Amino acid sequence: MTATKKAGVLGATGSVGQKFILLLAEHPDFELYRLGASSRSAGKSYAKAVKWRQTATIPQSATELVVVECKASEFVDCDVVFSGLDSDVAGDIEMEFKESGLVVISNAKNYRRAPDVPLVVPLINSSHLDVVARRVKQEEKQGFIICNSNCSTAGLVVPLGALIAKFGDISDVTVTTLQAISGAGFSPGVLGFDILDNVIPYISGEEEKLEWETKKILGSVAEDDSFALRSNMTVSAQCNRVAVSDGHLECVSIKFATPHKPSVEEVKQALRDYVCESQILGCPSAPKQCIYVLEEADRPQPRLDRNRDNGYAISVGRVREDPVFDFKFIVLSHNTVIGAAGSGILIAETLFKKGLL
Ligand SMILES: NC(=O)C1=CN([C@@H]2O[C@H](COP(=O)(O)OP(=O)(O)OC[C@H]3O[C@@H](n4cnc5c(N)ncnc54)[C@H](OP(=O)(O)O)[C@@H]3O)[C@@H](O)[C@H]2O)C=CC1
Ligand SMILES: N[C@@H](CC(=O)OP(=O)(O)O)C(=O)O
Repeated sequence: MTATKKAGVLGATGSVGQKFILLLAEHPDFELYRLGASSRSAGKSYAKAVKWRQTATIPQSATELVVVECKASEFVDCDVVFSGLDSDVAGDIEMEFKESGLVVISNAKNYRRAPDVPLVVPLINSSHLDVVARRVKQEEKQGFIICNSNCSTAGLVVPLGALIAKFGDISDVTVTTLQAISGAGFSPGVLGFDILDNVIPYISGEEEKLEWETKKILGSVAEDDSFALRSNMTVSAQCNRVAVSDGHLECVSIKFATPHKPSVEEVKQALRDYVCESQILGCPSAPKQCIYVLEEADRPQPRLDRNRDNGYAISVGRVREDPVFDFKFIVLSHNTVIGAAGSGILIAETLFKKGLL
């Protein structure tokens, strides 16, 4: 069956861009139609422009596409544009695309805090996309920007949101991350000499993103379509870079607001039972299971668990009581799939299923 929607990818040669290319190849609803990157890459076939770093080979549907510069005029035929642009350039380019009437789903941080921009992790707060429905009904063919989150935030908010839905407010969260090097991108990315036999206890801006984005994603949508932060939750983050290729591991502790604490088994069952909207809608890329709760004492591990449900699922392990908070557990998510490109695609699939693309 031929795909019905034309997709553009900005930053197509980058770490996230390459994942978009892989995940969109053979997609039932979206056709890889236009690939954008810098002037360094423009004019070349994709196969010649990209330094391909994926284990799978470059999809046939991408190899001969000629890379263009990221100008809205090159993408006017696209029904949706996925952005994996470097944040240094994403701001102006994505705004030009929006003002040209294009729909941009962005991995870049530039507009995540904008009051009129939905910040969405599709496994947990796809309801925030409803503002798009209202806008599309008001003004046909208007452009808009939707952001997905920082890749570590994506792994954190899914179990938090599932537990809030079941047991009520979580007042306090601490998270310590061990983040894969692909999170830093390829240009220039993390230097081998810096990370080999090492851990770098600093990722610029990362802790502030986790601490703030979590509250917008788990917050609410007001009558006027503005987004209210979850005010009764405090998040404290410490972020580290480790010598892992893909997959962000996070050590999480939580404290419930309610004095009536669930048991460890009830927490595990709530995570297992959690079902998200994209599963209900039947989105092609939706994970079979949103959250896998692992019982082995030493799991999840990035190399063994990051590709669960093609990298769209979240793995949680070591759920146990916390003597300082209430509970602690380990979360693993694939930073360039559900943490980036996959989230963008699942957002687009959700909009498509709702007739909004
Ligand atoms: N890596 C990850 O796990 C995640 C990354 N993100 C975010 O996604 C975005 C992309 O990250 P990542 O893929 O890692 O970055 P990379 O550095 O790997 O890729 C950057 C991309 O941007 C393009 N680019 C750079 N300058 C320009 C320009 N002037 N005009 C047009 N295109 C340009 C590059 O093209 P060229 O090759 O021609 O230079 C390349 O395709 C970033 O904003 C990042 O913060 C978000 C979540 C997770
Ligand atoms: N900063 C993350 C990748 C990411 O999500 O970036 P940003 O929040 O700027 O989109 C990392 O280095 O692993």
